[in-house]
Amino acid sequence: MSALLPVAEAQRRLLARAMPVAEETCPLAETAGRWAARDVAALRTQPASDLSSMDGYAIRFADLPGPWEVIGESAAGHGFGGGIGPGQALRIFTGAPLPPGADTVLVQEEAARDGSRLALAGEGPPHPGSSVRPRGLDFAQDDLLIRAGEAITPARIALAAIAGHAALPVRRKVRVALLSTGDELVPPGAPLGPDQIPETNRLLLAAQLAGLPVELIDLGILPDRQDVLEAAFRALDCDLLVTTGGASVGDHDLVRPALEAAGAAIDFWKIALRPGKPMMAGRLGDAAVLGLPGNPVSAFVTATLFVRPLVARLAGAADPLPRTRTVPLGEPLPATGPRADYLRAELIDGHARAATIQDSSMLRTLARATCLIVRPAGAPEAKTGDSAEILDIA
Ligand SMILES: Nc1nc2c(c(=O)[nH]1)N[C@H]1C(S)=C(S)[C@@H](COP(=O)(O)OP(=O)(O)OC[C@H]3O[C@@H](n4cnc5c(N)ncnc54)[C@H](O)[C@@H]3O)O[C@H]1N2
Ligand code: MOO
Repeated sequence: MSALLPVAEAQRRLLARAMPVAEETCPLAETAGRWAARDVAALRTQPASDLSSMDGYAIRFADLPGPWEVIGESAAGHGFGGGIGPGQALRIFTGAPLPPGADTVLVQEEAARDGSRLALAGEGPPHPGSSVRPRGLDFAQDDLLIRAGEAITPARIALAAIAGHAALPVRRKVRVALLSTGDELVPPGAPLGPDQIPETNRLLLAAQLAGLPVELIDLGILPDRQDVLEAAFRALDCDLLVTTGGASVGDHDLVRPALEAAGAAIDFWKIALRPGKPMMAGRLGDAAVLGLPGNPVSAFVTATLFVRPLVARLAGAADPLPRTRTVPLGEPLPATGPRADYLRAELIDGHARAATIQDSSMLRTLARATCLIVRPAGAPEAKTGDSAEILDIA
């Protein structure tokens, strides 16, 4: 048997081989959760002119301590249209353009006005430029604002809008086909015959992919029959095929032979990971293929570590791997074996505590867990209070 591939190496190989899907231009309102396909530069300077950041009076700092004559008004969207000279001031509002000649804003709380006469009624602005947003404070035209491969976050959508964009270059949605295999599997809610169980993994995976830019193709539940699986694989039309079940070494584990019969090239199979060891990765025509183990928790963990990052990479993400963080352990943990352990755990008062039984069939334990404790392969025993790496899952 070939050696088990370390998780990081498997992730590296998987992502290195993944080519992002084609580019498209997407209206800003539809870009949330996607990744920039190209660098995005500013089409304009922001602010385009010096603006007031407060409601008050535009003045010349040199004229302090006043008094001034108010000669007009500048509001956001309605500039004054002229400048001010010595001893003159302009009523001004937040976001309004500063008139030529003015360099400072006196906030209205520190001003006393009587008709067109304005006097200082407080300490006044501390320095020239007080309460003024100078032209280009945020960015200048042609500045690089979003790099290719960066996530389009809510803030970046707003940034692109104020930079003059109505749409952004992203990748089209990733077409992900999902398929479960197993003679025992019946759609949820359907009557169960002897030895049958409700099927969980297509729902689980679809929900895990819900936040990603995907178009799901449901290939259903297929029986443990190589000819049926092979026919489904031959008819494939997607960017990524994700199967669950039939990935191991039993007589009814037929995903690999069916994939190979359909012409797939298997890149790797079996990872130093618990749960999730028998995951396989390969290619079938233009599509990437991930064959996940059938145990629901194994499917969940491999989807977290491999499917989601691969979908993100196909969607153009430069940095698609999930981030871990470090917390203290709330109880001791035994040494790990040759596989990295991803333990279903809860954070209690900031301390991670693993569930007592870590069987990869146990969905109730998974559903209670808020994180996975990541224990590297070959890690020694850990004591209460030792630092542990966790991956948040809820
Ligand atoms: N002799 C060996 N046996 C097993 C090994 C091994 O190395 N040598 N590996 C074990 C590990 S680790 C895992 S994980 C499982 C994975 O096996 P398969 O991918 O072949 O999964 P199945 O046998 O098809 O199913 C396992 C288990 O999960 C249930 N299942 C499957 N699909 C679904 C689904 N869509 N919804 C709900 N439940 C599902 C299935 O009924 C089985 O109980 O293999 C070990 N065996
Ligand atoms: O790796 Mo299996 O995925 O232990 O349950």
